[in-house]
Amino acid sequence: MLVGLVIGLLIAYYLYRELYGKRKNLPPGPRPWPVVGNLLQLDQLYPEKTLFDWGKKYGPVFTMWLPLPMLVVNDYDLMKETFLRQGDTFAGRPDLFITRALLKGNYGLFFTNGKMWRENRRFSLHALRDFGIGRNTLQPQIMDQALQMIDLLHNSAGEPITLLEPFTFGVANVINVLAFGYTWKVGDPEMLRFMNLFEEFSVLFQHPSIMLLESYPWLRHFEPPLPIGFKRLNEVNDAIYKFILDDIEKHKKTFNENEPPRDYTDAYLLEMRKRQKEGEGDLFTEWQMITAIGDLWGAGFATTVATLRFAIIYLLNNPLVQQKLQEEMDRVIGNENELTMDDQKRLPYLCATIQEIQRVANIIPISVQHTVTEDVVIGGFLVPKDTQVIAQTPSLHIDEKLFDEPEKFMPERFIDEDGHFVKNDHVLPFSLGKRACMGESLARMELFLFLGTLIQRCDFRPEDGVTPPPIVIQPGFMHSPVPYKCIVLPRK
Ligand code: HEM
Repeated sequence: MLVGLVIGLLIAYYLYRELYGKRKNLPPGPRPWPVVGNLLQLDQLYPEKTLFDWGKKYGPVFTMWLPLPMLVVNDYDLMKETFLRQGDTFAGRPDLFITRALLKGNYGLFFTNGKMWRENRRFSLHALRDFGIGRNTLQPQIMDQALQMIDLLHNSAGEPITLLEPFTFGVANVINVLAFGYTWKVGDPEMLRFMNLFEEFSVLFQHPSIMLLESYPWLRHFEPPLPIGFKRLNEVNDAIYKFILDDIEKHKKTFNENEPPRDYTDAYLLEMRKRQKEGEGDLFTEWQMITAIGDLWGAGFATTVATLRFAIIYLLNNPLVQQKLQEEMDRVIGNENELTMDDQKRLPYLCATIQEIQRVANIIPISVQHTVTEDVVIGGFLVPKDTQVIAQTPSLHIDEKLFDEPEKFMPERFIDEDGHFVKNDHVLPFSLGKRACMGESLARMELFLFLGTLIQRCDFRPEDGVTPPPIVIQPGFMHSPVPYKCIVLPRK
């Protein structure tokens, strides 16, 4: 009897704490379920739609539990007031179990914090700029990859193909040339091994059980029998870092600190030596370099490939858009000349199409978590330091108040009466504020040069010539289309 009463009281206390106690000082939001929070209430394919609906119900800032509490800023003006105007306060990253486990602490570029993050981000942006990002000197290397991509596509000789291999090849080589100064040849077994590791990492990392580990890290001790994937995730992660370390070791043998750096690895080695002399060696260590290069790969590879694959599936489903793009390309560039970044002004329809693809594809459906670095008021609520908060930019992309018929793919919405491209402030695929994507300029170069060259030199048709593949999303943290096939014909 007494034991029953005690158990009853414990359960009542647990439910009170889960359902009310933890929430009482935070902005309102959907009621979390015990253990899993709001995880199971999210639309499994389009979680951004659930967040958008919750925003309508609970206001410009609300709390959701995944299963840790996270504040969602769902309104453009509030995003500007917080993430932009108070950039430093909103530039923290959470201290997560999973990153501590995989990165052996908060290292790299993505999940690091404070001085380590600021100095490494600043250094990396400078280094990448020196290698041509945002200055167009990287252009010949991207174009070289674009033309090899076209060869691969033309070699398909009208047979149905998935676009995964050529797109992976081109995008991976651009990152590799920046990080390590060399490119892979088609079919290189080392490249295939690296790409397979990345693919496996992405599948394991996106499994919902990994999210549960965040609140219940002890669950990892029950694998097996629990199918969490944590052990394999660690193995794959170690194999990726080993790969990067091997390249760094090769660099060390040929590195000459009196010569200009050949790539990001050289630049980092140089910076490490400089900082060691200045007594700041702990900010630029070998492990920090490995994890930073891992983050350039992790953040820059799958995102760009997924966007390109979305681009083509949208064109297959909207043949008139493909036709208009080809007409613009033929009129402005012709079919022999190579595209350059300076052509952006002369290709408004291509620019509008890229912006529209990034809006509809919404490839990061739930924005990446930040934390607040001090107590702060958000939308009238006092929020304590270290609370997780996201600027839910994907909600803007599907808001009918900002975009007429947002579910429709219409590049024309970004062309003004005079036929000029209009950059829209509400399309924010790279997020905003101090933590916004570090590779935005590179990604924009790749999307413009790759997609433009694809349009110029290829005609994309449905597999049977008539029925376009349905646009179906693979569930996960990152949207990408499920593999589809199409026919690629050379354009004369
Ligand atoms: C279409 C392609 C891409 C998209 C849509 C994209 C989007 C994003 C987003 C949404 C974030 C999180 C921003 C935040 O936390 O507020 C991010 C961060 C980041 N991205 Fe990208 N990204 C792309 C390509 C790239 C490329 C090509 C690179 C570099 C090679 C890159 C490197 C990074 C890094 C290092 C961060 C972490 C920045 C930090 O925490 O300071 N991204 N990206």
